Amino acid sequence: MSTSITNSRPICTYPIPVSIQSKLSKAGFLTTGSVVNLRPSELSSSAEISLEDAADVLDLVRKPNGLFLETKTALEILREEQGNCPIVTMSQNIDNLLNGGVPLSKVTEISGIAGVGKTQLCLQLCVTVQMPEECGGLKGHAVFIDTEGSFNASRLQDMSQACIKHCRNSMNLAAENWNFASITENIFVFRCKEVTELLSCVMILKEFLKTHDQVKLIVIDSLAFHFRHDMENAALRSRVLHKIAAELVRIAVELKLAVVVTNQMTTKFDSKGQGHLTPALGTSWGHAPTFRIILDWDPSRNFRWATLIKSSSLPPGSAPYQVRP
Ligand SMILES: Nc1ncnc2c1ncn2[C@@H]1O[C@H](COP(=O)(O)OP(=O)(O)OP(=O)(O)O)[C@@H](O)[C@H]1O
Repeated sequence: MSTSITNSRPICTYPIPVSIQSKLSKAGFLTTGSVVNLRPSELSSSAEISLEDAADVLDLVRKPNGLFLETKTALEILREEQGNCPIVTMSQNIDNLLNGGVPLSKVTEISGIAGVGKTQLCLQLCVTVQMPEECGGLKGHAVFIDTEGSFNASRLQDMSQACIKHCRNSMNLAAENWNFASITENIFVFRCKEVTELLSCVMILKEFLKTHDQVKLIVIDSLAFHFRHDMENAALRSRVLHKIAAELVRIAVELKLAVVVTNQMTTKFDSKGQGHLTPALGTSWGHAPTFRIILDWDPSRNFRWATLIKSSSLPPGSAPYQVRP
């Protein structure tokens, strides 16, 4: 494609948020050529947009392959989806609910009240994603982004030992093929103590994954934690959350890996003033995950169940599960 055609491409044909598009247009930036040679600081002050937004716009218009949105045929997508084995959870019921397990190329949200078992499920997935292929695993690695200090290495050890035992017993897997040392070496833990650390961690993930291409699972436990505690400015909160959501979806789709985020519950009041527990982070965030699961727990009966509340391909449903020693 010639430079003159590229430079004359209207800015409005790029996937840039409408609010920024309108400021660019008001400031006279109508084509690629009008912005492509500017510095972020120049674009930011001329168009009265933030430095961060200016940098995003310039990244987009300078991308050699980002000029037009990528297309694939439905057949290609179907073949890709059929070739992707999901990550088993070690709960037959939850796997059935999800048609085999947690899918690759998608963002899956797990919500629930404190103590219901969200972290347990995430740790379990960090182990099962590593199971050898002959045991139904992906032989992949995992990234665990810990915002609450919930990552628990000794619990991981228990789960790993149980999973290794299961593979050896059921598949006659040789001991040297898979062991606890290799499991722990292949889980990369990031500890994010505040929302800015979480944002920068998510934004550098793609770079990290270039040198860790066996990663098949990214966990954020929990996504909600810092947003509920650190951020009172609602507009800023929603912008940062939107940026994280967009990056997570991009990573899941482009790198064909599973992204799992946990979310907390909040009380929402209906028109009659009755309170209902619902996943936190608002309706806008709710569009980002392809699958949304709520974990519930009745401690008096020690009964736990998982409910699939959103999926573009599976019917809603509920299934009991257990957290075992
Ligand atoms: N070794 C274990 N054996 C059996 N059950 C366990 C074991 N360790 C933790 N649990 C159970 O797991 C539950 C805690 O799960 P988890 O830490 O995943 O909760 P959570 O949903 O992530 O909570 P939070 O939102 O507070 O982080 C508790 O009910 C606890 O009894």
